[in-house]
Amino acid sequence: MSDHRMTQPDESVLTDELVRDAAALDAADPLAPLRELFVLDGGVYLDGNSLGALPAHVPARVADVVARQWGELRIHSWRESGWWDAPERIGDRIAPLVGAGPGQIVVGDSTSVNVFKAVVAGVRLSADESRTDIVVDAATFPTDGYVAESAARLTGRRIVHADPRELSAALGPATAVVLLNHVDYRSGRLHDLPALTAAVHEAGAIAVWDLCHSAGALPVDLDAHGVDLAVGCTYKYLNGGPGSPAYLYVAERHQEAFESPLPGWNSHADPFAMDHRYTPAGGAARGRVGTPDILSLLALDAALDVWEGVDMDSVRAKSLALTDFFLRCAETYAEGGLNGVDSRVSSLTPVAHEARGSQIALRCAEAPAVMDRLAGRGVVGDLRGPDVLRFGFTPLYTGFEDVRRAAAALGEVLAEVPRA
Ligand SMILES: Cc1ncc(COP(=O)(O)O)c(C=O)c1O
Ligand SMILES: Nc1c(O)cccc1C(=O)C[C@H](N)C(=O)O
Repeated sequence: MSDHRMTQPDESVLTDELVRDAAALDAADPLAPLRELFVLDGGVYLDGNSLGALPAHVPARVADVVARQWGELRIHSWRESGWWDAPERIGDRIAPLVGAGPGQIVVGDSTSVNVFKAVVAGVRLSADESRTDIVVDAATFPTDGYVAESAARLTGRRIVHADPRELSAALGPATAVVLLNHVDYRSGRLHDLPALTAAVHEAGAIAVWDLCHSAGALPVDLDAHGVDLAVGCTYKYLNGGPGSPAYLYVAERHQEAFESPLPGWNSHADPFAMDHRYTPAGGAARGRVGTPDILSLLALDAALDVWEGVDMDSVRAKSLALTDFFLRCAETYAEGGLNGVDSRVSSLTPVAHEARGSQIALRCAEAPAVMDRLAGRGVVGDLRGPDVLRFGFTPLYTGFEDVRRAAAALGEVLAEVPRA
């Protein structure tokens, strides 16, 4: 892009244009009023793909859970405050955000633990000793890879790493389970969930998707695309709070045969019978393990209120507009533009909308110093070492002027930090 800058208009003209366009985009943004629902400061928060911002009403709701439900009702709250059924009830609140019908999602444990449940149960569902392979996204977020390796050792399978873009080469009659990330945590690349799920099924295998970086940022449509099993966290675009519990989706058609490797008493058909023989619960509850983390779970429950009446297609449209605008601003503000021979930064995130999640990852040789200085200017993104600047765009609370200011700050910082 930057190779053509000599023929472009003067820098200040371009900058004025960006200021005007940001204002016009903000004025036309149907999701703009939702920003008021969040606690934000005067900086620019572009790290909602790591920890979502706090919805302003959550502290009072959590205070009620602590002071009244726990403090006054104590043990009665398991029934009277709906604590016992909260994992399935809150799963049903997440369901429409990921295109799942009710009764298929249970909330609890971490994503890592749910990856374990899903991969082992996926091998058991594939029910065929000749299916020896667990295929794992070669660029996966590390925890999925670590857990899948352990699941492979425990089930007597082997791990095969594959680039999701070349998945078909790794698939065949030996494939038991395929574990993929919907959006790559580092590059922000969005993988083609419908086509890849179909390819996995064509090979007779089970598709497990990690939705950490897509749920709440773009439509997922789990049921429509016939996904078998899925997991995701709730502290990124779902704004559930630090360490808020993750979720597990088991498609209804698999629930009867779903065999959890962690069959704790909460997943028993009759937990209070205290039966020494295990009889699994039906439905989503079969994915439970032990006592749910009620305080975090109910903070998440409250946080999900911000989604009332929000349609995921508008979220996706805004997410793409935000990332497009960021790329345009970075092209103007960053020394040498973007992706050119003299550029200080180049985008790892695909330009094509169909291959882009809700973040932009910029490769920059001086990334650690640049991210530090951005933080000093109130622009929060994160560093994925050694050389990636990662910026997440949460459509519910990020505006276009925020995006412009962040890119302008990036330009200033690049001018201060010497080339490596
Ligand atoms: C794609 C992905 N999977 C899993 C995790 C980790 O999940 P947890 O720490 O909740 O187990 C993360 C982020 O932390 C992630 O980005
Ligand atoms: N889960 C996190 C945590 O407990 C501390 C710091 C960061 C995280 C993250 O979520 C990292 C994130 N999954 C990533 O994509 O890099």
